[in-house]
Amino acid sequence: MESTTSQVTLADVSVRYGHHIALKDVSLTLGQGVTGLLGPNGAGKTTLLRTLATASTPDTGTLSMLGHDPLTPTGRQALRRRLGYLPQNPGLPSHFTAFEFIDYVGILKEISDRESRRAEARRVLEAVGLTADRSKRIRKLSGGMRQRVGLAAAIVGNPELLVLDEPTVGLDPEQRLRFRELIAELGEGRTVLLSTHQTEDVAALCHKVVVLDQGTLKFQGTPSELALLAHGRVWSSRERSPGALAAWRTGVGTFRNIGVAPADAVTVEPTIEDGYLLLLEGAHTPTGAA
Ligand SMILES: Nc1ncnc2c1ncn2[C@@H]1O[C@H](COP(=O)(O)OP(=O)(O)OP(=O)(O)O)[C@@H](O)[C@H]1O
Repeated sequence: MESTTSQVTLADVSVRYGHHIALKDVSLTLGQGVTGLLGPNGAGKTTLLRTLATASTPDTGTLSMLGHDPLTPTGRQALRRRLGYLPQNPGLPSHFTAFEFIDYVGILKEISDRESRRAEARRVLEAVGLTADRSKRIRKLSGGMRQRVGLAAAIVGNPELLVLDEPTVGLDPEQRLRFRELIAELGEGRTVLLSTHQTEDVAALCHKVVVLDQGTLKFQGTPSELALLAHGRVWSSRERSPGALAAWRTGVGTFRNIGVAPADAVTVEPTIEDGYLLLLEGAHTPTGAA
């Protein structure tokens, strides 16, 4: 049985920006492994991640994270020592080399012994595949390499909780595969929350998935349970089905439809994306939708 001190629990958490409610009464439990956080633009994903990363404080609600209460100064401080955060735009110092920057992060994470800190910098740069490029200035690295520097910074000190905001954005397919592998590895024995717009990321590496829409929690469960929401509600046809909640042309020229299938329709196996789109009631169609 998983130790409750590895768990993260939110109860009725709400966050407002002025009159705008970015998170509304969100209750959620995260355990070890990688949980994917899906939601359309403006759903509140970054707000949720910032709250978990102790970068912002909720207006109402309670949190218990790795056995700490981040709403108290001592709980927050203890939690920060066990937490790694990769923000959406980490804003890395371009004139530092990758190694210098990670060494600096080690100082911020209170690794005071110089040799231990350098060993830790070597370890995390190796983990993200940047050993050969560690002496290059960050401004000379590609976008994918910079993402890896950000991830290396997040894992300095071997944190038990990792909060990753769209880590696979802007990566080419090969880099994305490598990143997924890395995150899956990091999820072994750790609690990882990963926000993404890619249902493929969820299928490839998440054991659980959470869906937010307009600040409200719409779903939490396994990726297969999300796909199963669309069971019997996905069908393919030669023409777009007029009654479908969402329909798009596929690569083979037929249309994939989601909604209440007509009586004569032949339904097909649903994917996570189908379940997700159905959950959002077809309000958001996938990229490339006709
Ligand atoms: N600092 C802020 N001040 C005012 N409103 C904000 C602020 N930050 C976010 N919001 C609003 O809160 C809502 C949630 O934003 P958030 O960035 O958490 O969404 P998101 O799901 O991460 O979106 P995206 O997928 O586009 O990154 C949005 O409507 C956004 O405009």
